[in-house]
Amino acid sequence: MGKGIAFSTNFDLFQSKAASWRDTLQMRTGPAPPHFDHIPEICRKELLEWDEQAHRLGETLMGLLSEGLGLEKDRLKEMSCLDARLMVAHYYPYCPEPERTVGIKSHSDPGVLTVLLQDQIGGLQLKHGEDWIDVKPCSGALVINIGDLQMISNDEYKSVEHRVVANSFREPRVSTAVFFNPSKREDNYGPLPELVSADKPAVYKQFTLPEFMRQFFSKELDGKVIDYFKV
Ligand SMILES: O=C(O)CCC(=O)C(=O)O
Ligand SMILES: [Fe+2]
Repeated sequence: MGKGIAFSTNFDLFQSKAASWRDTLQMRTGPAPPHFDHIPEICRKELLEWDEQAHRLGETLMGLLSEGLGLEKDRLKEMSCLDARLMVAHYYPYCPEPERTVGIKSHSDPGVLTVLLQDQIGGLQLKHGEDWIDVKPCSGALVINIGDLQMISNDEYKSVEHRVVANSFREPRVSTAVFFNPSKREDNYGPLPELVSADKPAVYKQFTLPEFMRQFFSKELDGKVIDYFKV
């Protein structure tokens, strides 16, 4: 990711039980966009346009999330939560033995907020109790995920565990997600002081973003990492 853009597949290949049936183009779009020439020409215009639109939507959503916590509209924005953005474009080819693996394993997104667009093939599921519920494709609709950095809300918002089953259809599945993260890598994050009181003590410790990401990548993609940060 040195140039801000990379093709990848299975970052946890040597830790996981089966390879996920997926390839990914990922691009860091904020705080600084990658060098124009490094973005594949075939989708350059589209990726930059999508980032701009998702950024605008992210700002609206972040304002609503702040207000939902009883905070000023710009509280999360001022913490730089819109600034570090990663866009992924996933390609899930037809899998001839879909019962043997998945497209993407169970996880919750590591950031504050995710704006996701899936195509008509389907396969995205979210965990509700012990059950997996289909997130049925709906033309023109976006899926908005709360990420693990909801820890700053002191559990007022909860990240959602999700996965994508292996694609059993004869045509590829495509999705794209923009993850919003804070950009201040040296700052401490944890439950916001306004959300901590004697009645509601901090559920999580303070941590820096590198500490959080180290934990996220320390194991195979499977379930949530936030328990590690519990007080
Ligand atoms: O492809 C999808 O619908 C979901 C992708 C996803 O969960 C992710 O990139 O974190
Ligand atoms: Fe995800």
